Amino acid sequence: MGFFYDNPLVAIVASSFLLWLVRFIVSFVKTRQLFHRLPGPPHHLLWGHMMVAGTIASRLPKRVHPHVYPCFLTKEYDLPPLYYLDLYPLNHPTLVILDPQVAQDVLADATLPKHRSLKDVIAPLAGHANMLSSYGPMWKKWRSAFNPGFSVHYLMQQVTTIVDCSEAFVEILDQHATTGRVFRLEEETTKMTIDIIGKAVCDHDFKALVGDSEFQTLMRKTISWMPDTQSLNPFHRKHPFRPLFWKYYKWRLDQYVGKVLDERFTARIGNAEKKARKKTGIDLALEQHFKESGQDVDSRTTTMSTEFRRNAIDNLLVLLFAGHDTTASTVCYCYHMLSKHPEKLAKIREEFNNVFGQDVGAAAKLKQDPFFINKCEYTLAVIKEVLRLWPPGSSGREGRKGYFVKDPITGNMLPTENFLLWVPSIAMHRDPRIWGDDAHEFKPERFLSENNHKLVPNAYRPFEKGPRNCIGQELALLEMKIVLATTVREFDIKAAYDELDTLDNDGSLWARDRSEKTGIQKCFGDEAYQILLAAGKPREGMPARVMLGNVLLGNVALFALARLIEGSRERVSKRRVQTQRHREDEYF
Ligand code: HEM
Repeated sequence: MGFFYDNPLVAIVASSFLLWLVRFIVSFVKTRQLFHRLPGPPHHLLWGHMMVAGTIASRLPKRVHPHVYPCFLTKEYDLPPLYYLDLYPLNHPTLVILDPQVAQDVLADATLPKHRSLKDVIAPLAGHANMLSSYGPMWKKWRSAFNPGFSVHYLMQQVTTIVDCSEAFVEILDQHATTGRVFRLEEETTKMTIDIIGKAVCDHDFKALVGDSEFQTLMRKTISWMPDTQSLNPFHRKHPFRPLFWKYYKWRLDQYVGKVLDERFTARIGNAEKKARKKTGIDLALEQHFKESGQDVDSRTTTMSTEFRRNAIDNLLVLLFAGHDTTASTVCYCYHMLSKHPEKLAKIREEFNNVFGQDVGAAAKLKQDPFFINKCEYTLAVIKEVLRLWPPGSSGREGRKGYFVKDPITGNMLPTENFLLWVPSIAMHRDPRIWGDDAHEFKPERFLSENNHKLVPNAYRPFEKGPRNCIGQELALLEMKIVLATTVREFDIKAAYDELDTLDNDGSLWARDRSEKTGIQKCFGDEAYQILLAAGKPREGMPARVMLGNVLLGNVALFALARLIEGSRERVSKRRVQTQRHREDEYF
């Protein structure tokens, strides 16, 4: 005892360890009881154990996104569409749901909270009041406040902004085409999606496309400190410095977004009429505030309560986060799948030629008439098919006492209390029982209107369905259609995993992660498999090469020439104005 009195640090460490051990034993026993109480028949219970998962894991890349596991488990052990999975203590006791109707029933129930694993991941970035992980009245309030900002009508007004960002993205691709060097495609698509979501939600330019963006750096840092739930190394899983870094980056993100919010708030006062027409997320948040507090928007004495400000920042952060990460990865997979399937690439290019004409860039046409984008039916089918094969996320709900799901095969009512109710959309999307023997093949034609009747209801859920579906899905689809329309004919973009070594020292988030570079490097026969880093991201940020597309090589050269001439004209006229001003200054 005296030893502990003399060494308080050792005493603290020892007692923390003891506490942790007791907690672990208690929860271990509880989990065992949970599984033992489950009803039969036994084939519905995959007594997961590490052995089963280990067998599958040994055939997959180390860092592959865990949402692919149910695909392989189901196939390997011929599992039914609903089964329990026991991977404790690596993961929460889980009920895997691969039946479309059961998934629909569970996820349409807004009274089931999001699972605590999601809250644990999102809270360090966006607090507890954010609409992604909260539920009940808090979720309802913020969801209803932001809904109008994502209506199709409002989004069509954003087309010019999105086109501007995709034009800046074209310049980045142009530079990569000129240097001919390998680069990480996901890093570049992220710049574009950050700027688009920044303008759509905050009416603010985060300037990721034009240089080093403080906001982008902070987001990437926060994401790099998200918990490593896959590692078997307890130090990785419970990194002692993680809470510190989280707090620090969250504080800086709060400062950044708080400033944007405050500026908007000040600008609104006395400017109500003009601003009232806007429906960006930030304006909607402020409208919510004025509604709640019953204050006069025009009054100089109007104030923002600390609690409202805190919650508004968290909700803006969650929109900014969810609105860039998923879309950036999906854009990469669009290019990847098209480059792997030249016949589909030819088809999408043909559609752009038909819709926008062969001689004019899509950007100019879209600025004239945004509704041209709605004519790109094949493009939408390509994006949908990419999201079927590579959905960046999945959904989980917290089961509860008295809430049962009906097994579609046996009719048994299965308990859910203390279980994660998991709908891994990728496993449902690649299930041959639903999609047929070609489930793993890239066939955008599935989503053309003439084939609509062949789709199994509720089996396609990249954005989830029901009241908690993705608020930003229309924005994401619009954004991706525009980006493809403005780049697919202009460039050939190809993954370059065989040249990955050249990026070893690029200082990116990926270069530092050595753990994923050895062993098996393919999943579903593809090197660009998804890893879990907030959303499902293409491994290593998808190293890629870009070349000017053959189809429009001539046109791009002409555009470049035109831009050059335009640029020099602008410079000449600027110089003239400056000289004129200079003369005027001298005169006065
Ligand atoms: C390819 C792009 C996207 C995909 C695949 C996607 C997917 C999803 C999915 C699956 C959910 C449900 C999550 C759950 O049930 O736990 C969700 C929710 C959400 N998404 Fe997206 N998303 C995308 C783009 C966006 C964009 C652009 C925004 C930005 C505004 C956004 C904001 C949100 C928010 C705020 C929620 C929570 C909604 C709620 O619970 O009421 N997402 N998204």
